[in-house]
Amino acid sequence: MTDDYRAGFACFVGRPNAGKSTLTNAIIGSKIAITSNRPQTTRHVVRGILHRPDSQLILVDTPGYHKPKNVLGKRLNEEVRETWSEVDVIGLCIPANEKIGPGDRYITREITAQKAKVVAVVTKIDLVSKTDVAKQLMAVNDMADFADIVPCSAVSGEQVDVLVDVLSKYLPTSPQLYPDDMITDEPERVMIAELVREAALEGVRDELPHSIAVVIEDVEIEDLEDGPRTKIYAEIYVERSSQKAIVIGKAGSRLRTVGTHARKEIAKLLNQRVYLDLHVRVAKDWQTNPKYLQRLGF
Ligand SMILES: Nc1nc2c(ncn2[C@@H]2O[C@H](COP(=O)(O)OP(=O)(O)OP(=O)(O)O)[C@@H](O)[C@H]2O)c(=O)[nH]1
Repeated sequence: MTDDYRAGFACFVGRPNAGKSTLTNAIIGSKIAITSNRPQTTRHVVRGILHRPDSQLILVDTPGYHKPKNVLGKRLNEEVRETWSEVDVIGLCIPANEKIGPGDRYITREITAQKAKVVAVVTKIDLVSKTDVAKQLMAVNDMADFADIVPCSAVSGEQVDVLVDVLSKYLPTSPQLYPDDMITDEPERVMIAELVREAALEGVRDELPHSIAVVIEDVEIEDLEDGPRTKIYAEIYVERSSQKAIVIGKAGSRLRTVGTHARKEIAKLLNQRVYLDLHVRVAKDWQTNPKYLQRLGF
């Protein structure tokens, strides 16, 4: 380790759908944050760690910051603010293909008041012409006095390495904070729950926008003759019985598909054979009931 080794925390912020999760995945190179083309799917703070010879960049993936509508919304915003106050660098994501709006300005004011360095990231540059990228860079430059401005595309990979260099530059000199082989310190249960939730939402996002939560009840490792197998018991919570019917599908057909998809993803994550036991339960109005929120891990 060199004397000028740097290590520290960074997070991406920005309006829903700005590309924060996709960028995190592009940097870490493993599916740790859940993405979707629907806003506000990133519920949990997920860390990914990028190890380089001269630095360690620890990415904290925050949920979208938005106007709170209920208890859950308020909790999420508190969580986001807490994250902002703890990181060394904040990457403000602004899509190249959308006009800067009041939401972006609001977030910019909030984060430039933090002690962290703020790097503006113009995302999704693969979607627009070079001229439009240049225009967006200028518009972003007029918004605030950012430490840096980096255009990139998480999908084509263009400039992602430059972004990593820039973010790492603003980390404090520090000893290594995590062991070399660690990619994430997010508890596996949370990641497993996210994979089940993602599978359960697949294809029915319009009907079940934010009404699904998943709790992992139990995880056991079985020692079978032909090797170990992870046995997972998960419960999918919905708010109404009509939603339960959607998740389960005709004669349980949809739930079986959800189980198969989730099991494959979990097996990839754990690098092990997986048995997944899924149950769907109705927890009326869990989003506004503090008792449920606590039980569901919010
Ligand atoms: N073409 C293109 N699409 C992208 C890029 N980055 C993200 N997207 C797409 O934009 C959508 C939103 O991306 P996410 O990474 O989920 O956005 P997010 O900011 O994490 O969204 P929330 O979780 O809602 O806050 C997805 O459909 C992505 O595939 C990019 O660089 N290029």
